[in-house]
Amino acid sequence: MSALDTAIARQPALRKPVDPEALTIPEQKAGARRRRAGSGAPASPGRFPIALQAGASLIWIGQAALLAMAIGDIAAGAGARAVIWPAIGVFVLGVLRAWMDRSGSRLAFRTARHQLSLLREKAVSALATRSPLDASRPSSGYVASTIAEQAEAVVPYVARFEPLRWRAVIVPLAIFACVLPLSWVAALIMLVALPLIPIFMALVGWRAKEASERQLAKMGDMNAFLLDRLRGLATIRSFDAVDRTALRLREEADLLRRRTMAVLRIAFLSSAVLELFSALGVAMVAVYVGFHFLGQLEFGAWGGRLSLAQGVFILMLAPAFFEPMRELSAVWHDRAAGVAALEALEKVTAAGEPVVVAAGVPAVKPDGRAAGVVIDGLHFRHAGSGAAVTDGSMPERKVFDDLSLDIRPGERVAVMAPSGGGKSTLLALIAGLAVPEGGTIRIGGETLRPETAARLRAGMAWLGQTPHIFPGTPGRNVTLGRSDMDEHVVEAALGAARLDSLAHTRRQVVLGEGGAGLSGGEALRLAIARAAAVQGAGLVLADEPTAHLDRATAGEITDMLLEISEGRTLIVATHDPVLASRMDRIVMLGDESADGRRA
Ligand SMILES: Nc1ncnc2c1ncn2[C@@H]1O[C@H](COP(=O)(O)OP(=O)(O)OP(=O)(O)O)[C@@H](O)[C@H]1O
Repeated sequence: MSALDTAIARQPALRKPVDPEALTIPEQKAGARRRRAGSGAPASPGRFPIALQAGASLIWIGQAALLAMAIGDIAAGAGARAVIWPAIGVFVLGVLRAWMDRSGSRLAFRTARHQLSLLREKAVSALATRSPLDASRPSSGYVASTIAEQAEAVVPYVARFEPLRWRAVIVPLAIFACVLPLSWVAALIMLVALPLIPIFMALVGWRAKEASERQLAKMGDMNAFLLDRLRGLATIRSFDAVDRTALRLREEADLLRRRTMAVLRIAFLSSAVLELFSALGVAMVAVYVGFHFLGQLEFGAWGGRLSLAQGVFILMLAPAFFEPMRELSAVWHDRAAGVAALEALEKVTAAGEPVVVAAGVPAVKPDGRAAGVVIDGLHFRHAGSGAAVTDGSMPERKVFDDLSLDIRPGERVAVMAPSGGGKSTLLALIAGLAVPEGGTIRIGGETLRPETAARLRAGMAWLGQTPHIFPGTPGRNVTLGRSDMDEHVVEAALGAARLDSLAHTRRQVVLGEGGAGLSGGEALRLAIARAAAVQGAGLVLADEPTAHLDRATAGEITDMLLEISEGRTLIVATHDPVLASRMDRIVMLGDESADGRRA
């Protein structure tokens, strides 16, 4: 794995693809654009945990029968000995019930966590194979909030809501089947009261889902907003816009609070409605049984009279009949939040513009030989730039139309073009960060294809236009998490970038996010150190390394660049004529024939 700067360092799947499903074969680029990698997400803990939890609830029917029989016997004058066996039975069933409930819940929770891990892995893999040039990639704030925070809502949905949904079907049916042979009136009351609950639940649930989606979307927006403003803190200060930003932040926070309160209001309302209907149902059964015993309501027991045991049995089953529905209502918002989270994850996982990559191809250590680059008949257009042609609103915009270029091994080439001429895009294509529409790119004699991309990339070093500095020491900013990188290599790389004194004085000092605490020149030197640390890289790609630097610093950076690319091929995209003049050759894009070859 090479140090293709942060773009690749942040894409673990390029090193170790996780899920072949989520990875893309560039030859199928058009298909990949359409494919949605995140669909079909599982949302069930499986049959066994559901059966365990439903079974635990059904055991109550047996316990109620034993208790009712014991009460009937005592009322009939039987001694205390008559209740010993029912009591033992109730106890044993109780233990079994507790075990089944606990095991079912634990299993469901574990399955839910596992499923969430898979969904997260899939989302990260899909993002890692999306080209950094893909402008439709979701914002980092949105992705971070979806994968880290919002995705957690999947666990209660799968582990709690799904088992309860089944219990709410199985348990009332079983109880109804037990009560009906004893009293059709009690069964009828239950039958009439129960459907009112899902009807109101559905009515309230629709509103809850909408409110929950709005709240989660707001949370994502808020994260993206915060991240954006934190990144641009220096600009905000320099434009004296701190107060305006704080005001906007307050407004955003207030809107999020109102949306959260709306979700809570609906959740409380749904609980109140459901409690009311289930309480009414239980009360009506109790009233009927009571008046039946008093002889006021003699009908309803299939022409006979209910015995005390039968009446008690019905009374004990009535609350259990409504209980799963009540519990379901209590976790109803889990469903709303879970479904919204699954949809958000699916959006993050959706396929976009891919990088050149194939699943399961390991990167091997490069041999370090200078690699020539031969480009033949290259065609490329950024995603979306051609789509507008169909409605005639925009002219077709091809960045490269039949570009050919031959860079010899060990050659140092400056690629020049006016702004927007495709210099950065060319480097990205050579690095395999985007898939060309046509043509071939050969690096060191090997064609860049999904199967060769990982190997070829391992032999490249990349110097980005605006290197991202992670919070951490200078050394850790060079290793970028590669634990196999030798300490001497890091020292040497920092030395080559004249950063050894900074690294020593700040060995324990943590650099700020985005390079806070470093000058622009030092940040670039750190990027040079990263490139220098790629052992065995035969090709160095540098994208405008001297942009925004003063003449003296630009000269220093140029010297270092030439030093670290000694014995390697160097391709520099630049506007800087001084830097370009120090290369072996200048290639003007759009005018490849007029390449100024130097002695
Ligand atoms: N991610 C992207 N999505 C869509 N279009 C893009 C994207 N990146 C660049 N472009 C477009 O592709 C063209 C080439 O851009 P590129 O960044 O390669 O030019 P450049 O020569 O490096 O420009 P500069 O010197 O200003 O950095 C430009 O028209 C640009 O608008």
